[in-house]
Amino acid sequence: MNGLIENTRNGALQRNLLRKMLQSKVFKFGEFQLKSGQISPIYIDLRECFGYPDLLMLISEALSKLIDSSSVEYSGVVGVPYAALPYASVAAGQFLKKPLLITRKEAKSYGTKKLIEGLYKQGDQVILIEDVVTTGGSILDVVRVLKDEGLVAKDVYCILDREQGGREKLQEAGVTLHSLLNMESVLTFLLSTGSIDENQWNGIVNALNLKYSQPVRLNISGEIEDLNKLPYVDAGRTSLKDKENLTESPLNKKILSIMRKKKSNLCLAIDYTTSEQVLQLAERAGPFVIAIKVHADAITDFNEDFTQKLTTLANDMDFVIFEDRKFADTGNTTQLQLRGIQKIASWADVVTAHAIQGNDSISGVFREFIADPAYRLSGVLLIAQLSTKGSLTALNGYTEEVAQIANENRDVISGFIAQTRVSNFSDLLNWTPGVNLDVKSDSAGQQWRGVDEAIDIQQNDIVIVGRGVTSSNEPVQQLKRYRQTAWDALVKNEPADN
Ligand SMILES: O=C(O)c1cc(=O)[nH]c(=O)n1[C@@H]1O[C@H](COP(=O)(O)O)[C@@H](O)[C@H]1O
Repeated sequence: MNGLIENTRNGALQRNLLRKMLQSKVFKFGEFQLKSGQISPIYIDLRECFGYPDLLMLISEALSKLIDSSSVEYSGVVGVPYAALPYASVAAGQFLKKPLLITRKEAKSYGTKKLIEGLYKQGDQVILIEDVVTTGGSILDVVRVLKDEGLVAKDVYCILDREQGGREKLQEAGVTLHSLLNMESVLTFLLSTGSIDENQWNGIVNALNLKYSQPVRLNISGEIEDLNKLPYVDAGRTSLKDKENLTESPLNKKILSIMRKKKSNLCLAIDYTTSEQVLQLAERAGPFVIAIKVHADAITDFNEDFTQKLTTLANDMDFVIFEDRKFADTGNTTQLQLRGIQKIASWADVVTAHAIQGNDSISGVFREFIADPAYRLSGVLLIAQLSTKGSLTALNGYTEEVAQIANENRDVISGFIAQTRVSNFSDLLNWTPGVNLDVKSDSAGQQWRGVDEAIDIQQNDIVIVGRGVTSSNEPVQQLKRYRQTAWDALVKNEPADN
């Protein structure tokens, strides 16, 4: 029930699922005779859901998130025939990346004569996917077939638990039911969005013999939410001190200590085009920021004198130098570029890299530079999500793959450029651009949002602010404003020792 109001991706998936079901007319209102003979004012026909491709995808994604969050070990996914097969296929193949198994109702009279199709071996633990659970009878039939073949099946995931005794019956047989929705969440959603009134609520509760005493109204809008605006993972908050102890990245050790000392999680993006302008603002910004981000190739008079002055400022004023180079080539080319005309590895503490070229061209290459004391470079941020409208980083699965590369190389990859938290490892820091307290977009595709959304809801750690400061006539005033707002949003959810 609480999932319906949770400010998390799982909560939003649940709400969107109900919104789409409502739009797709899966909930039918009228007078319907149920199997029990009783008359119900509602009929929920989940068999219609896979007729709508977006609903099929949404349900499969939500089931996959439910499966992931239950931390159950399994080697295959079984769809309960027939209605759950589309969801099991999409969930297994697209989201969970696990083998799909199906059970037959009747053994074939020819060929292998198997009752279970797919790849498995005796002793494998599998999970089941079902669409609606009423009594649990069809699930138990499938569990019996699986057991007879030597498979272990102890967990079943369904879209809707009708709360008609199925959960208890399954529990008696040693099977745990995990459901995306139950009748209570469906009725609460319908009532809260004005789709049914209290009379209808009472009628449904009576017809289905449900044991609820009072209808609950929640603050839920009927609007479809943009799932990309929500964290990819619902990671618990970790204090900065704990992150500092936990991190394997030399860059993060330094940054987390600066953050706590300066009480700042602000990175200033100085996209000026002359070295003098950049240095002047860097000097004024020094006391308020933990990092200064530049695009060296946008500075028209870039030279070694500039990098020397910038590194002196950084050392004296305790901030890190961030070159936003976005490397994206083969490992060999990246090595050449790091040492090339701009000698990036010699003056930048941290650089950005895309992940499009794959892990073999990323982690090993940067590890070599980070381990070598001749270079200043001590960390890399992977581009997990871009802030621009229509960015291809939103393509299904891309961000998750980037997070995976970082998860496996936390000594080198110190975090992400992202819009929302993308990894469960809290020591990987989320740096987020696209922040402006006063404006929502520019004319070149940039999308901005406020600090509360970026830090509090989307669970980022560090905000990258550019024109919010650099276009202002009073940059120092803006720096103080962004520093305070971002820091307040960060420490709001943290233990007092920060
Ligand atoms: O890699 C980045 O820093 C970056 C990624 C992204 O998705 N969006 C984004 O705006 N940036 C950079 O962050 C800075 C944002 O500056 P403003 O748009 O002026 O606030 C610019 O330097 C961008 O190049």
